[in-house]
Amino acid sequence: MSSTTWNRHHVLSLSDFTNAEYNTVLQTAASFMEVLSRRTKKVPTLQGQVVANLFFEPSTRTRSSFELAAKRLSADTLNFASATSSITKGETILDTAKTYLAMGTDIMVIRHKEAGVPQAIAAEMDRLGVRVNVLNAGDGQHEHPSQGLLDLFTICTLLDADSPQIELLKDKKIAIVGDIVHSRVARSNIWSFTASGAHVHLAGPPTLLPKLFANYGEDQPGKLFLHWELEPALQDADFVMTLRLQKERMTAHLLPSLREYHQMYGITHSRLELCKPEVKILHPGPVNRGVEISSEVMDDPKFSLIQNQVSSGVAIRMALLYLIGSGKS
Ligand SMILES: N[C@@H](CC(=O)O)C(=O)O
Ligand SMILES: NC(=O)OP(=O)(O)O
Repeated sequence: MSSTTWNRHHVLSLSDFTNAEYNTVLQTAASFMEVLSRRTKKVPTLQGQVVANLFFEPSTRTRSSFELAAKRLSADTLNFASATSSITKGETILDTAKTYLAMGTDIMVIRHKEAGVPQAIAAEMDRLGVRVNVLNAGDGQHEHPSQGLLDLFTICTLLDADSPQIELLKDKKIAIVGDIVHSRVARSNIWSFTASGAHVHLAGPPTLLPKLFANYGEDQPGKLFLHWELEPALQDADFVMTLRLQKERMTAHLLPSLREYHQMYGITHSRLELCKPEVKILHPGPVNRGVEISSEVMDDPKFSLIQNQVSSGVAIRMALLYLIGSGKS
């Protein structure tokens, strides 16, 4: 496993990732994909270490895949869900993290509905001088770095399964469609896709795609384009990332109706005719079928990479746990 270009203690954002770091993660994940294809899918790398999944917001795939990834690396896992925890009795987030620290946790995987919580916990661990690593599993509408990395990995392995590298995306056209403003996935995707030199086209209604997004990725090799109509984003696209409407983060009435939204921005077979014939569709999940994407496209193996994304998630999370955790044992 290559870890020569890895000095990162926490993974909180993709905004300052270098291409060498992206490639280290991609190549490490590719090695773990190979491990996951074996009959015995376990390696002893993190034996004796404790990985705590601290999820203060609901999750299906991120929490389960971090847990499986940790188990495949032979770590011990602790799972926390705030609804059934002592948070309900008034314990603070930092006191919760310190409780897990006192149990000997080595790596904390944190999701919270407020942006900045994983960063705050990482800062507290650093202040205490302990060697705990923090992985951001989604903080508010800020970032979802492991999702951004698994999306990158899914695309790069499609282009070159043996040697996935970020440079493979150079000059590809990638559309990101839907509720951009509330999406932490979109923000992490924008960082990695523009770093690759891809042309990234954002599309959504003006209420969900404010002009300020034009400033994203200004210094990156790839260029970013904004569209309030879907068609120019889909035209000749190589990849389309469609996003769920993040209703839990909408504080105002931002859309006419779900039906109208689907008519204007929903990904359907007829709309895909605008894209390159070999276009592939991604979605981080969970999907609201018939809203951001039709059921037919979602289930169409010719176009949909959604299940590949979930499988890639285990390998990417193994890579992240390995890269930040393997220096300790
Ligand atoms: N699961 C992703 C996307 C979504 O919920 O729509 C996230 O937690 O950000
Ligand atoms: N993609 C993603 O983060 O899914 P979950 O919210 O189910 O973890």
